[in-house]
Amino acid sequence: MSTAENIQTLSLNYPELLRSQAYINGNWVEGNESVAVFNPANGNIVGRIANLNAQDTEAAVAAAETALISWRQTTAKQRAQLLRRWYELIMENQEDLAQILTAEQGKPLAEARGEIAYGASYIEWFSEEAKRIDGDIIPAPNNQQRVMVIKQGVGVVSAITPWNFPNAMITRKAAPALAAGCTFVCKPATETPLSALALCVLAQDAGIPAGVINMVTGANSREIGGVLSSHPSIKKLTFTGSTPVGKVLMSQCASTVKKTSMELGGNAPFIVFEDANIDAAIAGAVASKFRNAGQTCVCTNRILVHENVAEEFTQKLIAAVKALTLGDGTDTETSIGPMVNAKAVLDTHSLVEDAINQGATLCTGGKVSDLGPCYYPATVLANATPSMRVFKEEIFGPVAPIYTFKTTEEAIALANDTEFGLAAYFYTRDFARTYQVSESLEYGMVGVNTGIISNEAAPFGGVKESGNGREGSKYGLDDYLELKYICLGGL
Ligand SMILES: NC(=O)C1=CN([C@@H]2O[C@H](COP(=O)(O)OP(=O)(O)OC[C@H]3O[C@@H](n4cnc5c(N)ncnc54)[C@H](O)[C@@H]3O)[C@@H](O)[C@H]2O)C=CC1
Ligand SMILES: O=C(O)[C@H](O)CS(=O)(=O)O
Repeated sequence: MSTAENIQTLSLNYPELLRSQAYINGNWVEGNESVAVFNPANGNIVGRIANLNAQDTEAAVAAAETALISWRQTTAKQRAQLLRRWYELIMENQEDLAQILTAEQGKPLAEARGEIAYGASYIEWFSEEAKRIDGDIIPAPNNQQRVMVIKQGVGVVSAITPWNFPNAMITRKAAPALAAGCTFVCKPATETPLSALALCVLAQDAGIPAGVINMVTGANSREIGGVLSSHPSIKKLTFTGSTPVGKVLMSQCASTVKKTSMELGGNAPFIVFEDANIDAAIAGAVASKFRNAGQTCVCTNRILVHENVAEEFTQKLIAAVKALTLGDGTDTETSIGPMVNAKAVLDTHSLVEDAINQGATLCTGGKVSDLGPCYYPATVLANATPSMRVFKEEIFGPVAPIYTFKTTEEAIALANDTEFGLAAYFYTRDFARTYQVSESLEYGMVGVNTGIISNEAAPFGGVKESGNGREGSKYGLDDYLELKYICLGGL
């Protein structure tokens, strides 16, 4: 007897945003088979997407290579206007895009709306930066020559993006690529392709020419990624995801010496010094730790509190966490939605069990929820120690382990005791300590007296095994440009 599949219905103002086909060369393309997209809140099927293969990916690369010829001839102003129009259409359709995003990823609608605006802000930003890709004329060491430097787009760019920000992680790459005169072939996460395809609908509506943006969907990540990291026509790969996958992709890019940008895993310390504003630190810790159910690479992963304020901080954090509501992202009361899938819940719970088995105190949460297999409650662990897995590994879930320290030097040493180096946070009101700690932390980004640091004007990226390259800001274009030195002689 066939089992009726539970279909998630969405009431959209623009129903055509919900696509099942991949987007290649301005066409909507079916695959030999399709892959279901599930709603983590209830297991319903939100849609089915084309399950493409290496051959389809090569067709997308060929389309991007053909489109590059005319795209790189467009003026900076033309590219800026097209990006601006794309930005406007995304904001006009913010509610629909948020509904689609929450349905496939699970985050609360308010966070999804925020992601749409955040993702769009990168397109807005690079529509402006597109017109400011300047070169140099450098005084030559002799009178017979002139030294000129121009910047040109690298060419065809490939991208592989994660499920935790299904909209913003694509726009944060596509916007600078297009602004620089590059064309773009992207494989979105298998779990969350619908947001990516909706962005393509609006790119097409904005008038971005066929072949400039291509979206290759499906579950064949290794096969598709193999083409996107080794095809000779692709000059750069930009990746956001886990460090292990990033390392595989970097090694695959070596065969054709591709440029790479890697936004990888994190293990963010959140240091609360004795002189910190504790209530501000609590607000910052909750915002940084529990955004997207703890599934962001810049989420606080280790909370380090000076021993003299540890009890006050712990009790206030427990109270704040107990006020968070776990539930379906479409419920206006929900502050923490489901995790992306049941495996993520089991992985998170195993980290909690390891900590407790090694002596951590479970203060709240820490039990698999009866709401469904993808739900895990906000959890606080006290008396955590560096021997526990939660200290060494990226939790990527709603778990806040608390450690104590005695001195500033000890806090810095604990914070830097990781192979990761993406984001770090600390709270203090001491001016000298602000400089000392900011400059001593081995991270690409440091938040001082704030737990939320991401915006389009800032260079987002990490050091050590959190990756390389920067996204956003005036620096974000550099990764998509090549410098060309032109020597004018015979003068
Ligand atoms: N640094 C940053 O900005 C971010 C880092 N991350 C990290 O990513 C992890 C969680 O996200 P996930 O999507 O589970 O990461 P993941 O690394 O498993 O997957 C990311 C993307 O890579 C694809 N992929 C997986 N294996 C591949 C392969 N062998 N070849 C080609 N593509 C492959 C996936 O389909 C997905 O599209 C966490 O470690 C998190 O810290 C996630 C988001 C942002
Ligand atoms: O993928 C992520 O985790 C994002 O980069 C985090 S943020 O940019 O939304 O802060």
